[in-house]
Amino acid sequence: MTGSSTITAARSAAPANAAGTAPLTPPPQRAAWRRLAALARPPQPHLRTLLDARDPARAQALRFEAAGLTLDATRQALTLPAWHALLDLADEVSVRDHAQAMWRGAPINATEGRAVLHVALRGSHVDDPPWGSAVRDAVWHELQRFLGMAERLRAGAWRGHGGQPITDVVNLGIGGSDLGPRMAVQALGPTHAGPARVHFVSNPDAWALWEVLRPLQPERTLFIVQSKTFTTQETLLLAASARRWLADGGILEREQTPHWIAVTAHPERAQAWGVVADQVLRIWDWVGGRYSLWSAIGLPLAISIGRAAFEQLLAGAYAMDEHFLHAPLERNLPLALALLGVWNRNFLGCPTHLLALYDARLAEFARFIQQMDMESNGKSVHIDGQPVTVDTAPIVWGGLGIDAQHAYFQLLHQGTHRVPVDFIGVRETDAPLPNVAEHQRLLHTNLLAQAEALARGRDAEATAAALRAEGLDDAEVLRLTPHRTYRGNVPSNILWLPRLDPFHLGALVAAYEHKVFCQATLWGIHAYDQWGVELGKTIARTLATDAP
Ligand SMILES: O=P(O)(O)OC[C@H]1O[C@](O)(CO)[C@@H](O)[C@@H]1O
Repeated sequence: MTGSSTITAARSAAPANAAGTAPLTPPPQRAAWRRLAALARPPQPHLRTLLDARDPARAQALRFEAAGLTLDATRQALTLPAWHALLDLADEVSVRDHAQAMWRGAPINATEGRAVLHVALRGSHVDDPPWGSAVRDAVWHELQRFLGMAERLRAGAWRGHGGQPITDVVNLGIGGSDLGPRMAVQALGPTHAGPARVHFVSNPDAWALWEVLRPLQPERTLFIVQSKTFTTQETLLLAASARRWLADGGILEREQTPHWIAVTAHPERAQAWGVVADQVLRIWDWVGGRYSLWSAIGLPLAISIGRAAFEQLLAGAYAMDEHFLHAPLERNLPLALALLGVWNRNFLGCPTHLLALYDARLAEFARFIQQMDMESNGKSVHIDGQPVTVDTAPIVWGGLGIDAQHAYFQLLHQGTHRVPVDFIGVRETDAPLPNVAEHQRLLHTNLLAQAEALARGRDAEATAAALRAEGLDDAEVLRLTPHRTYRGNVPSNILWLPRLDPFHLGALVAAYEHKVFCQATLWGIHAYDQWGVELGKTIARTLATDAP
């Protein structure tokens, strides 16, 4: 008792946080948080009851639209008063002031003393940006450089050893230097792919590299070494092995210049490694790795989809940024994702969060968001260094929804975990098959069926009636009813993209970025450092000499 009041006293004297906004108040001490805790107390209405009530006010409040995306959150397990209390929480925490501080370039990544300005990467056309004209001009300059390189490669004007055109580009990078471009190339490549094939190697297992290199010709292959720090051992080993592969293929080290591009916040390290200055692209310490898709880290994507499409990706993200910054709290799509996630995590006690993608091109999306969310908000101390007293990031997982239905959805329906889901679907598709509409219909009906089944479930009475209708006798009905009953009451969002094009993919990714930001703000934690991964790296370096 004494201990906790001491902590409280120390906190109330705490200075304003790095954003220069409100002093940090632990979430449970906020009035809205306490109201939410009361509103979450059992008994709660079953989702089936909430949906059957067909309350137009609730339906209206829980539907959102931004940058062409729609969010249907009516299958979240909460009442209107709870939704209003969540909005009060956002207001009390001054989420918007914190966002503006980020936009201004305040050092909100306080443990590293850095600004966090991935939003500037999609705003290099803005006249008088809050992040200042120096940042804007630097972003613009580098954007032109890497889009120019991408266009040269796409035009076949970038020649390898012996004047051979480059036909294959291999991205060497890991984490944020891999997952974003990999996800986006897979999502957009099928409709925009240019002449050069783009490959990704992140894992330092020799097989991972060999599998990619095996069919390639050295004189037609270009490598991009992506590493913000340019110290990541995995990436540097891959690069060294690729350099040797080129040499073994007859291209001496001193002749390899056209085969290497590097992207880093430390150009001097890339040059010392051997990449010529003209082919070193820069990012900045204010770009977090997991938020860097929009920077030169997006080069493999730009090579795959071209300048115009890449600019559309930036435009979509910018449209979402504008929405996030200016839409009223109650209409704000990324904020809604964040608040509903907090409700599920902290008030309904759900430890995980599933992303179910109903478009095969989005197969890598869950892995990408997993890093963005878990590496950002996997924290257990507040920004003032005190231990958190509420749960933070859930475990984020997922994959392609249709496949998952035939794999792990059983647990969602009848297991002991309650797993909130984001269903993500694409309304129109243009895959060149004559019966594409039939494929699309199957995907969409399944998406909706799963959301409904998870929300409503089927109680024992309805199950018994269904079994009787199948012709089973009373004893069988009694025996099977518990096994064939669905608890339901599993909350979900449905996010629709009108099309999977660069603009809407950009908007979707930016929505999740802002969701993560809002949740960090609501929990009072730092989202933009990742010290947790450092210890393992240090120990690995120490052990390196002893490894078999
Ligand atoms: O781009 P780098 O510096 O090679 O880092 C790769 C990844 O490693 C991490 O630092 C984690 O170890 C991520 O945050 C980052 O995206």
